[in-house]
Amino acid sequence: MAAANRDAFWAPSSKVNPDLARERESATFDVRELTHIIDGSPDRTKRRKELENLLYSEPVFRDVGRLSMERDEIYEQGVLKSIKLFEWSRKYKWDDDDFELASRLANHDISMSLQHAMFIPAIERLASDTQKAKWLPRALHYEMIGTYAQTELGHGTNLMELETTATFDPERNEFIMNSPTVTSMKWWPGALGKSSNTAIVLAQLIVKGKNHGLHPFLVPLRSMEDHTPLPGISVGDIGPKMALNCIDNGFLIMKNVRIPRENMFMKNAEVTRDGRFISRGVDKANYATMVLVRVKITRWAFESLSDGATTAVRYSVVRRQSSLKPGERELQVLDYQSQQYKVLPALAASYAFLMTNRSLHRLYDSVHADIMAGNTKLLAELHCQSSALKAYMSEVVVQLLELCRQACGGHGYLASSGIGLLCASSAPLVTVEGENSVLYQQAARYLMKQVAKAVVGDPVASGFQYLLTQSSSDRPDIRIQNLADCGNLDTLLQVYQRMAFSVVTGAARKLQMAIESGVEQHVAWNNNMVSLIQAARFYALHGIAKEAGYFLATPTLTPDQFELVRAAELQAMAKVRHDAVPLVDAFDLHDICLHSALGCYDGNVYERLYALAQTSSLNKTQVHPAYYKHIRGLVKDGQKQLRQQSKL
Ligand SMILES: CCCCCCCCCC/C=C\CCCCCC(=O)SCCNC(=O)CCNC(=O)[C@H](O)C(C)(C)COP(=O)(O)OP(=O)(O)OC[C@H]1O[C@@H](n2cnc3c(N)ncnc32)[C@H](O)[C@@H]1OP(=O)(O)O
Ligand SMILES: Cc1cc2nc3c(=O)[nH]c(=O)nc-3n(C[C@H](O)[C@H](O)[C@H](O)COP(=O)(O)OP(=O)(O)OC[C@H]3O[C@@H](n4cnc5c(N)ncnc54)[C@H](O)[C@@H]3O)c2cc1C
Repeated sequence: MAAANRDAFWAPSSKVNPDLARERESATFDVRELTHIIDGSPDRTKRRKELENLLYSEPVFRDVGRLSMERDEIYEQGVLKSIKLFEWSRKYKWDDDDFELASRLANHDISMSLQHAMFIPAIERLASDTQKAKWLPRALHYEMIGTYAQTELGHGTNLMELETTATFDPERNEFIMNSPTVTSMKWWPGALGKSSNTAIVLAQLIVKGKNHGLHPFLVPLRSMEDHTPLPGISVGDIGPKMALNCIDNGFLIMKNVRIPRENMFMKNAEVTRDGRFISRGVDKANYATMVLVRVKITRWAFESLSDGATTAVRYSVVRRQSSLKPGERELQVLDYQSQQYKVLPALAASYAFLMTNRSLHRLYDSVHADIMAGNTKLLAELHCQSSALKAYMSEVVVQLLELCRQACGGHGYLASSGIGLLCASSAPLVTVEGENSVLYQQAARYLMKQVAKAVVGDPVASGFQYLLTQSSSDRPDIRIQNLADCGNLDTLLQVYQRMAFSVVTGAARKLQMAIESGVEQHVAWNNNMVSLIQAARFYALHGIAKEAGYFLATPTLTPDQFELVRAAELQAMAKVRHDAVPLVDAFDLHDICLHSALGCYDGNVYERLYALAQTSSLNKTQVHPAYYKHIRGLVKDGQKQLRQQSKL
C-alpha cells in the first residue's frame, strides 16, 4: 500500500460495523460526559482534541509504516517525534500537563522521553537555586539533551552497591568521575546511547578517601559542537529490546572524566571549596525523582490498559464465532461469559486505575509542595503509596493486557492488532523505576511500622486507619446477606479493610514470632517475604473473586458470603457487558493513537487487516527472492527424485 493510502488508512470511515453501531445506540449514559470526566474537564477534552489535530497533521505521528520499520528507522522516527514535541513545547509554551498529554498521544513513542520524564524533573528537584538558574534554561531550550543515569550493568535495585565514583580533587576544584569495573558501567538509561549530550549520573561521593554515599552529578557526555563523545567518555546503545525500540537505552563508561565541583547537585548536600562535605534535608531526598516516575507509571498503567480494553471490547462485539444452539446465528464473542471474564476486568481496572492515579497524584503534589518548603513529614507515606501502587498497577496491567490479547484469538497475535506491541511496551513497567518485588517490600516495611504503632495505640498514618478500626473489639460484622449488599461500595471497602487487616497483621505476627524465636531480622524478613509482599497488594468484586484464598483463609468472608460475591461479580459483568462499547468509546482514543486494525472506531476489522497485510515487506513481489535462491532448487530436486522413483 502506497504511503498516501497508508496515510488515509487510519481515517475513520462513515461505514460502521452494524454490531458496533447497535452497541452504541443502546448506551445507557452520555459518552461525551464520561469523556470529559476521563479527561478531567470539558476544557481538557478540548485541549486534547487540539493536540490531536496538531500531532496527527504531522506524517511522523501517523506512524503509517511503523509495522515494518527497521530499528534505525524506528529510532530516527522517535527522534523526529521528540524534536517536534520539543519545538511545539517551546513555541506554544506548554506546561507539564500539555507535554505529558502530547507524549501520550504519541504513545510515549519518543526517543528522548527522559528529557521531560526525568532529566528536567531531576534538575527541578535536586539542584540548588543557583544551579537551577543555570541548568533549567539550557534543558528547557533543549541545548542540554539529557538522561538519568543511575542503573549499572551490575546493579539496578540495590543503590547502595552502585560502583560509579565521583572523587573530589581539591587541587583543581573538580570531581573525577570513574567507572572502576565492568559491572559499574551505566547500563539502561533512556536516550543515553546516541541522543543525550548530558547525563545526571548517580555516583558514590568520595571526599578525602571517605565515601559519603550516592549523590547526583551533571556530566557532559558529548560535544555541543559535533556530538562526539568527550574525552574519557565511552557511550553507545545497549541493543534491541522487546519494544520501546525508538529509545536508545545506552551504556556509559567514564575514565577519569573531570567535572567542576559546581556540577554536583547541591540542594541536599554539597562539598565546599575546601573539601568539607555538608548534608542538608532528609537522607532520601535525592530519591525524589524516582518517586515522581513511579507516580507517572500509574498513569501509564491506565493509558496502556484503556488501549488494550478498547481494542479487545470493540473486536469482541465485531467478531462473531460459533453459536450456542445449532442453526442459530453465530454469537458476538463478547456474549460468551468466558470472554467477558477475559475482557471486562481490563475495562473495570482501566477506570479504577484512572481514579487511583488521580488520587496518588494529588498526594504527590501535596507532599512535593511540602518537601520543597522543607517539610518531609509525609515523605515516608508517599514512598509507601507510590511504591505499592506502581508495583500493583503495573503487575495487573501486564496480566490483563495479555488476557486482552488472548481474547482476540489469532488476530490478536498480529502486529497490526496493536495489542502485541502494547503488551511488550508495558511489560517493563514491572521492572523500571524499582522492580516490583523490591517496591512491595518497601511498602511492607512501612506497613509493619504502622502495625507496630497500632498495636500500642499510637496514631497511624492517614491511609492506614483500618489497622485501628478493624482491630477494635466492637468492629461491625460484614453485612453480605444478598446480591444487593455486594453492590454496596462501603461494604466492599469494609471487606477489603477486614482482609487487609488480617493479612497485614498476620505477616507482622509471623515476622515477630520469627524474630522472637531468635532468627535474625533480615533472615526473618526473607523467610516471610511472600506474606509481606501480599500484605502490600490489592481491587473490588473481581479482586475478591480472584484472591479468594485471602478472603476465606482470614476471618473476612464466610463461604456463603464468598459465593454471593462471586454471583454478584458475574451479575455485574453482565451489566457492564451491555455498556462495554460506550465505556471504551468514552476513552475517546483516536484510531491513530490506538493504532489497531482490531480496535478501530468503525469496526471494519477485516478490511483493515487485509489492507495492512498488503504493507508486509514480504508482499513487495509476488514471488519472493528466497524462492529463486532456495525453494526452486528444493522443488526441482523433488520433481527429479519423483521422476526417478516412477521409473523404478
Ligand atoms: C499508551 C502506551 C503506554 C506505554 C507504556 C510505556 C511508557 C514508556 C515511557 C518511557 C520508558 C521508560 C521510562 C521509565 C524510566 C525508568 C527509569 C529508571 O528505571 S531509573 C532507575 C530506577 N531505579 C530504582 O528505582 C532503584 C530501586 N531501588 C531503590 O529505590 C532503593 O535501593 C531501595 C528503596 C530498594 C532501597 O533503598 P536504600 O536506600 O538502599 O535502603 P533502605 O531500603 O534501607 O531504605 C532506607 C530508608 O529510606 C526509605 N526510602 C527508600 N527509598 C525512598 C524514596 N524513594 N523516598 C523516600 N524514602 C525512601 C526507606 O523507606 C527506608 O526508610 P526507613 O524509615 O529506614 O524504613
Ligand atoms: C525499558 C527500561 C528503561 C530503563 N530506563 C532507565 C533509566 O532511564 N535510567 C536508569 O537508571 N535505569 C533505567 N532502567 C533500569 C531499571 O531501573 C532497572 O532494570 C531496575 O531498577 C531493576 O534493576 P536490575 O535490572 O539491575 O535488576 P536486579 O536489581 O538485578 O533484579 C533482578 C531480579 O532479582 C530480584 N530481586 C532483586 N533484588 C531483590 C530483592 N531485594 N528482593 C527480592 N527480589 C529481588 C527481582 O526478581 C529482580 O527482577 C531501565 C530499564 C528498562 C527495562
